[in-house]
Amino acid sequence: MKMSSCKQEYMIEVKWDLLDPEIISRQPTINIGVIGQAGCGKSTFIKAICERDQLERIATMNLAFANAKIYKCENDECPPPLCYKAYGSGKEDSPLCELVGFQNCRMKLLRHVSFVECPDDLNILMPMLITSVPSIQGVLLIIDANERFPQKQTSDFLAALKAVGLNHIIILQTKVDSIKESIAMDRLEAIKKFIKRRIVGEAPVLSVSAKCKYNIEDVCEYIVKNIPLPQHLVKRPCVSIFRSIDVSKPAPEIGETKGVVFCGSLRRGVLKVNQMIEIGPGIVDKDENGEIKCTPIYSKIVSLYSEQNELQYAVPAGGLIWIGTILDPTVTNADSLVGQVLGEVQFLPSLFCKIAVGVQMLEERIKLGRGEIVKLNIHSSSIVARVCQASGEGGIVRLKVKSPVCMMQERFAISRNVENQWRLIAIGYMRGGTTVDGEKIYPPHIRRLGWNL
Ligand SMILES: Nc1nc2c(ncn2[C@@H]2O[C@H](COP(=O)(O)OP(=O)(O)OP(=O)(O)O)[C@@H](O)[C@H]2O)c(=O)[nH]1
Repeated sequence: MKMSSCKQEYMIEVKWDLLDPEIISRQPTINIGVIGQAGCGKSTFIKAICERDQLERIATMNLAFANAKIYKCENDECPPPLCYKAYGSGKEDSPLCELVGFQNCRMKLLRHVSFVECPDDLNILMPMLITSVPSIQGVLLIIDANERFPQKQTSDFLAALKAVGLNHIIILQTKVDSIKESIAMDRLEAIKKFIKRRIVGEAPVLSVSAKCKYNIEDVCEYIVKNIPLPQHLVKRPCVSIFRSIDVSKPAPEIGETKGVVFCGSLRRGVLKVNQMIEIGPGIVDKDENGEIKCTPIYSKIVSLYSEQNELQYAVPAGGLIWIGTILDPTVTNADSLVGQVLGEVQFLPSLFCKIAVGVQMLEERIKLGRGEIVKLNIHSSSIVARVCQASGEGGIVRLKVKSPVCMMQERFAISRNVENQWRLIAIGYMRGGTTVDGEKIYPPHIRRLGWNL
């Protein structure tokens, strides 16, 4: 790790190299979303490239994860794309090349990737993309070769990716083993033409078969060359909790009780074993006056895992991280802390009860109305809020959240209830707010609005 110093409150002194062999040997440092309509072959492709029988599914988030290491033969004469190869996350760092004629050559680990299988329902996918970018650096858009092309969903997915600013896309025509070569070629040409019209710049279009492991090397080469590594600002650690699991035994004997294990995604910063942590909002309750009271939860990290790899520290953009703690399981019921934020003691983002947000409506003619109830998707949490003030200068809106939310300046999804279904209507950008302690953190342009903050 390289050290440098920074002054801002949320910055700390650690900068890391996302290609450092010591890091990518054990943990992914790049997240790639896998998108496509139901049954197009998303999970089969991820299983093939990650050498996994099953993906790690997070049912509450409609997401599934698996990690792969991508290598390249160190012999320059080994021909591309076959000089590239993907293995599971547990593979050694410099295995021998498998290509005939190069079997004495070592391969170099270039990337450790976390593949995230995304939901195919646009109503779930869009909020997820809005809150996950920039945690997702690129996308594999899967198109089933058996289906006639273009399909409406392909246009919808491309529009969604454009709306959230995800530009690094690789298109995969899958299942090419299951149709005649001439049909596959015709459809491939149709996909290429369509993509050229829809995407500014070139997005590679590749034919693959996950079942026959055909052309996976090509995908590896394009991932290495086309999807850039994330640019992380160096900040205090912040984890979105996806799951909290009590791993204590049914009848633990003294000394045998294990604490709660958290599973989540490290959005920024570095977490270390033995570090003291705080979880916010923690236990949310009402005091004797009926006012909301939040009691943060404190604990210590005793282990960190990325799939089966044990870590001494974890860096962001690394898929799912499992965080073992000494937290007494009786403090929380299973999964009751889902949606909360885990970080360094005293350095969690502020806890807001009212927030001022810049709003980008997805359709111009739609407006938010005063008093309206909306749903906010903020990372792994979903919170109901009421619009207290609408249509401020520059599209600023003020919202009162039903339960306190731990957040920094970030973007999130805003949905409206239409006929008993939450429909995404806007992207929100956090600009300031009032904390549960009554502190008003608003930039000057919001103070100037003259609202009763
Ligand atoms: N012949 C062939 N079949 C494939 C290939 N990839 C996937 N399939 C089959 O396509 C079907 C759907 O594959 P999945 O990987 O479950 O598709 P998915 O997109 O993850 O599906 P959902 O999770 O339901 O959205 C399964 O029966 C797979 O066996 C392939 O490369 N070749």
